[in-house]
Amino acid sequence: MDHYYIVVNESAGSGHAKQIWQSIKKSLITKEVHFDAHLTKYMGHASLLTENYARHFQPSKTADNQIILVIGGDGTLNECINGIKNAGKFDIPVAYIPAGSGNDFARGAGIPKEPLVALEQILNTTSPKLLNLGVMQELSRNEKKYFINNVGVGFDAQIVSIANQSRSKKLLNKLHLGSLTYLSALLGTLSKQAAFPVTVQVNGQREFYQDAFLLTTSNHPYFGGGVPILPMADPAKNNLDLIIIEKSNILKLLYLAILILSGKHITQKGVHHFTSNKIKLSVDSLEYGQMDGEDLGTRFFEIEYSVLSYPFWLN
Ligand SMILES: Nc1ncnc2c1ncn2[C@@H]1O[C@H](COP(=O)(O)OP(=O)(O)OP(=O)(O)O)[C@@H](O)[C@H]1O
Repeated sequence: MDHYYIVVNESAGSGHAKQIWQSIKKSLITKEVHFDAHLTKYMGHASLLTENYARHFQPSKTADNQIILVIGGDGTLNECINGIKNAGKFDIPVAYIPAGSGNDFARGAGIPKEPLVALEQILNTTSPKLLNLGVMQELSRNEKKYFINNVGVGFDAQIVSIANQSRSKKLLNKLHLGSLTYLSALLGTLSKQAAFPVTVQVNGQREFYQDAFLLTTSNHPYFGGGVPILPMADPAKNNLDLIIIEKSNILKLLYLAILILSGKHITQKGVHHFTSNKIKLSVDSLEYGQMDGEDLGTRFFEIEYSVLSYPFWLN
């Protein structure tokens, strides 16, 4: 029988993940599924749990599958993947039940948003499916990190940073109104984010943009909880997609935001799009960064992106 090593972040989705876990647990017990479950206690714990599990992992001698099942938001899934890759031994198949606020990876990978439907699909899966991870190598830090969604420098990253530091975030999360934190951070950042210069090396071209505003490299179409910023991106395709939006007046930026909903923003003046399995970015002003919705702080960025396939337990 298959065995599931489960990592749950009950605080994901403004605490909604706790109820999701209760209903999943009940269903697993009823179906007599073999599992052991671990609740995360702090930021970074999901990564430690999976790293420790992966270090001591022994492939089953029988035909049984051993699967890591992650229940939480995009941040929890990111931590788990990085934990497994840090252990550097086996790419253990990862199943995922979305229980966060944004759940962009589930949307991009076609995982059902209804937790019990997602669970049913996991239990009916018989072999892993390869999807891509984004790989971010920070050349100045000699550091490699893996992302499931996107890495942003500039506008989106500043929103993440301001929302995370917001004093009202805890209260709004308690009231299950966490997305209001992001809305108010977004409105504040529209005027605060200054233009910055970036050099891009991709597909043998070298491009320079003096007035970048948003710089997002993505593994699938969605960011910010379902906004199809890069509609052509596909985690089953051996490429990442990069969008650069240049700074403009607020009216033009709001117009672009409306166009994003129909995917027509890509061809607009001041919007640049690249697809490749290797992208290099160089930003030498101090800018905010975010990876899968987690704040990277402010720094200069010298990044090389690539892709790597990973076995996900889904069909
Ligand atoms: N027990 C815990 N208490 C508080 N925070 C935790 C705990 N366990 C993990 N965390 C942190 O919770 C944060 C939010 O998790 P996650 O990103 O999975 O959910 P989310 O933000 O609601 O969803 P999404 O990223 O899909 O919008 C992460 O930074 C994670 O490290």
